[in-house]
Amino acid sequence: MNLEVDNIHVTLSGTNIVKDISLCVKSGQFIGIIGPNGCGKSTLLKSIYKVIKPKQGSVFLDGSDVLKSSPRSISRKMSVVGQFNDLSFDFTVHEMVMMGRTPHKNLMESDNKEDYEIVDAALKKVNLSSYSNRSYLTLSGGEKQRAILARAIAQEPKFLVLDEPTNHLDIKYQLEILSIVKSLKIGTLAALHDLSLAATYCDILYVIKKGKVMASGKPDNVLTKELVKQVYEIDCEIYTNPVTGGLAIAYFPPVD
Ligand SMILES: Nc1ncnc2c1ncn2[C@@H]1O[C@H](COP(=O)(O)OP(=O)(O)OP(=O)(O)O)[C@@H](O)[C@H]1O
Repeated sequence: MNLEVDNIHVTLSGTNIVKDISLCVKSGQFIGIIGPNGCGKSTLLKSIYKVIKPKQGSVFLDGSDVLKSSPRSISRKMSVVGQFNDLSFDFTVHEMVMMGRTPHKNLMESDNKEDYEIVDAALKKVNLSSYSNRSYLTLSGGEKQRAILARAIAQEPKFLVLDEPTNHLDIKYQLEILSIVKSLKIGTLAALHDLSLAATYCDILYVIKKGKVMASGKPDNVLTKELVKQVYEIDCEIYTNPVTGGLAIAYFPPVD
């Protein structure tokens, strides 16, 4: 399922936050959005999953006009893992993950055997099977993040949007979450902060500064020390990790 985002402009409280951004995610691709705090990553993603109405532009998911479609019809195809995932009520982890089935059900339709199997499989995938009956609100930040991913997986999406999905996670779970997402083999658009992880997992990166795309392409081509300096205002050295063979970045703290 392909996502086509064209010429998106978002204005909030009179300020232009997203300025003419276009991007494309082909089926099975993992596309990363990187850029400094406040550059507009979340705003762009929210305009794609219909929480914010863009001033201009279009979003098409597999030919369907996302901005003109009902939230329900989009949620049958697209799952979202946002940055802030707190619930106001005390659901169990199982109940919370079962909410991922809602877009596929009619009003008043009860959960069936297949729903239970899908939820159990999703909990297993994120290593939370033994947390099924725990209160969601008592989970740690990292456990909550994995439960939210399980809910997104239970939704059986054809496309996934992730807004900093590795927030709160220790390194094991950062790697695990991104590996799980990659293993789904569906189109994924993710805002990420860690440039090394972005280089490892993403097929294509879009680099944003002040609401504009500064560069895009394969991580090896895009991530240069000049670009990091230009976008993040920090000196670094980029090299090939001798152990993994992947791209590695050494940052130099600013000196007075
Ligand atoms: N409702 C709003 N009204 C005015 N400005 C807003 C509003 N919502 C967000 N902004 C501003 O838009 C800018 C972009 O915010 P956004 O959350 O998209 O950035 P981000 O790149 O996701 O940042 P971070 O990496 O810190 O999560 C920020 O300066 C933010 O303060």
